[in-house]
Amino acid sequence: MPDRAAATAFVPGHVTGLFTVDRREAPAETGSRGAGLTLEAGVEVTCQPADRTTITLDGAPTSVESVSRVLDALGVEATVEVSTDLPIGRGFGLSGGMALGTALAANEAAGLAHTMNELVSVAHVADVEAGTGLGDVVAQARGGIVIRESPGAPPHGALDGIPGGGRVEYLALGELSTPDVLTEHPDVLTRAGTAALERLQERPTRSQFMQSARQFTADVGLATARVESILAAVEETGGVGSMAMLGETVFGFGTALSDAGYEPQVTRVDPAGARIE
Ligand SMILES: Nc1ncnc2c1ncn2[C@@H]1O[C@H](COP(=O)(O)OP(=O)(O)OP(=O)(O)O)[C@@H](O)[C@H]1O
Ligand SMILES: CC(C)(CO)[C@@H](O)C(=O)[O-]
Repeated sequence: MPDRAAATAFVPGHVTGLFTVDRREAPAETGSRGAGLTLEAGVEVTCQPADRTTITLDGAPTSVESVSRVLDALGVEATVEVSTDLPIGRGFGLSGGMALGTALAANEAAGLAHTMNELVSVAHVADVEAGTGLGDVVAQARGGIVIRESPGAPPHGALDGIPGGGRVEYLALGELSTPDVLTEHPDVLTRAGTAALERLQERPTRSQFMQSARQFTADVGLATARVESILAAVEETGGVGSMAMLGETVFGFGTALSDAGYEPQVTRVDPAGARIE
């Protein structure tokens, strides 16, 4: 039998700075309002139709519920190879990124004819149903600094963006379980997220994004002592850092973290969003 075609997609990482939890009956309408940065660091997903689905992450066999759900929804069995320069489970939206990358690459490799909106919707629903994300997929599809004005996949959600991009620094310290936080604290998150988003919409700039994200971090009380001490050190140098939702991760624009004496990882805002390579 001839080799079946393979296709590769790139999806930017997504750091959420502030968000709400907006549950609806339909998963496509469920999601979050909020804002975040998509990153040039991200995930590359290669799909090749196969008799049986297998998933590897940086070469190691694994299982990713959002990815399996995407393949089931598309009716495709495939070999899925994921590679990433970002750490998983630390607030970079990789479950959504892997789901969206699988949707794009499987559509291409299997010769399906779905539109971008349809594939974003399939990946969003998969991430929501897996419990691992609410707003990452729609932001990752768009690229840039993304404001989620209303929740859900296309055609339900509405997005806007803050113009510009630039250097982003981060320190990824540890994991936080997205499903646990979302089920334990939905009301606190939504109250703080709504207030932070309102302030950002009054003045949609990069600097206000960081201020709103920092206020959100303070209001929701998820920062560990390690995160708090880095944020305080950054503030002492006149900078602003915040916590990546949902991971024990600190991020900032420009040289915010290195100015405070840390040795962060460095990336940039991704201008383009998810794409077939
Ligand atoms: N080696 C691994 N380490 C952690 N999770 C893994 C691994 N391999 C597969 N997974 C799966 O990947 C998914 C990671 O989702 P999770 O929401 O925790 O992380 P994330 O998307 O990177 O971060 P966040 O949603 O906080 O931005 C889970 O479904 C988990 O089961
Ligand atoms: C819930 C969430 C913070 C998990 O990464 C993200 O999906 C978001 O911003 O909705």
